[in-house]
Amino acid sequence: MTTAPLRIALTPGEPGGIGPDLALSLAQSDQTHDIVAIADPALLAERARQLQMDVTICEVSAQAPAAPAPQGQLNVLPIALQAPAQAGQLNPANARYVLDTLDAAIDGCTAHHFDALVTGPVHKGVINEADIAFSGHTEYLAQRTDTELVVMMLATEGLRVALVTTHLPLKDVAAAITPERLEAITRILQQDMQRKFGIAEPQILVCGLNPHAGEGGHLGREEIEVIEPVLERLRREGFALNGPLPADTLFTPKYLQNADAVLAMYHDQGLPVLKYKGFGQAVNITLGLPIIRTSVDHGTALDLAGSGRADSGSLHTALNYACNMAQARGHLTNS
Ligand SMILES: NC(=O)C1=CN([C@@H]2O[C@H](COP(=O)(O)OP(=O)(O)OC[C@H]3O[C@@H](n4cnc5c(N)ncnc54)[C@H](O)[C@@H]3O)[C@@H](O)[C@H]2O)C=CC1
Ligand SMILES: NCC(=O)COP(=O)(O)O
Repeated sequence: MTTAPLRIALTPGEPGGIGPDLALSLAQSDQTHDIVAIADPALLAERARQLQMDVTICEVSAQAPAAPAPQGQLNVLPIALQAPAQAGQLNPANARYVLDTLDAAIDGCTAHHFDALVTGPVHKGVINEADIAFSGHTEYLAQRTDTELVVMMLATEGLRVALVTTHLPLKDVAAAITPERLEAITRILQQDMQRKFGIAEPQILVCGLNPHAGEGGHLGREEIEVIEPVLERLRREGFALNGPLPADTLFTPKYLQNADAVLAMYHDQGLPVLKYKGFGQAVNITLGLPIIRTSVDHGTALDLAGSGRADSGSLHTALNYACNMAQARGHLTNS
């Protein structure tokens, strides 16, 4: 069965990082779908020259029909840099440019000019240095789409990890895990596992917050006072939730073999395990958004920008997930 080509917005992100290199690498083969890089064409042309890649930059408009690029061509929706960009170097003057590319992509998705958004890595620090409060795409997308709450989930072969809290200092994590937040996050995870991944009764493992899941209250009381009551309430509605489990032993085959997703309490509880298993082949998905958004699993890798040594595995995973999710959504809409 052949399906109509999709149109996917790709934001290469930080212009000094590896995002432009990865976008250009797509021109190494014919595309099945129309992947439109939202970026400065001159930046891409200069990076292609640096990488000794022969790529034709084809400027397109937001509203153009889907036209997959042949080998050697990259379709680009032009957004101008604010200042010259060099591989490996950050410049706060381009923070606005990075957000402009994201805004164009989000607007294009909400106007249905694009079927999904795939983001390359941005540098959170340099955007803040430009006096723009920014903690990550996840939070920015929620704000820009008027979505109260979204969930960050990373996935690789055999493991999905969703997070109750995302980009905040460790000292603020415990207070952020309120019953309301935990319940709402768990509901979004359950719903998107059903709707986006077709899993009718998702089996979800839930981490405790404290070592040994609080050791019966002797190493912290959040499990007793917050996590267990929420899980119990949701179990009564039919949610298949196992936890709160000690995070150090939850990530073992005995538990993972029958699980569809793990719900971790904070960023560095869940993501190091995910990245140990699948760094370079994993995808970051924002659940709960009105648009489809996936992303690479890595950062800006300034040390590799312009070197030709950046691995595009995660970009391909992110594109595959975005296309599959967009096709599944189209299928649901048409049925
Ligand atoms: N999706 C996003 O926008 C993300 C952005 N970041 C941002 O990236 C910046 C740098 O973060 P780091 O912690 O240094 O992580 P990083 O992922 O940029 O780099 C960590 C290590 O992995 C290597 N690496 C990363 N991507 C690679 C690739 N595609 N191929 C080969 N090697 C690769 C780098 O060379 C470095 O040694 C930070 O500002 C962070 O906020 C981090 C993660 C995700
Ligand atoms: N560690 C994942 C990460 O930082 C990506 O965050 P986001 O920019 O996708 O919100």
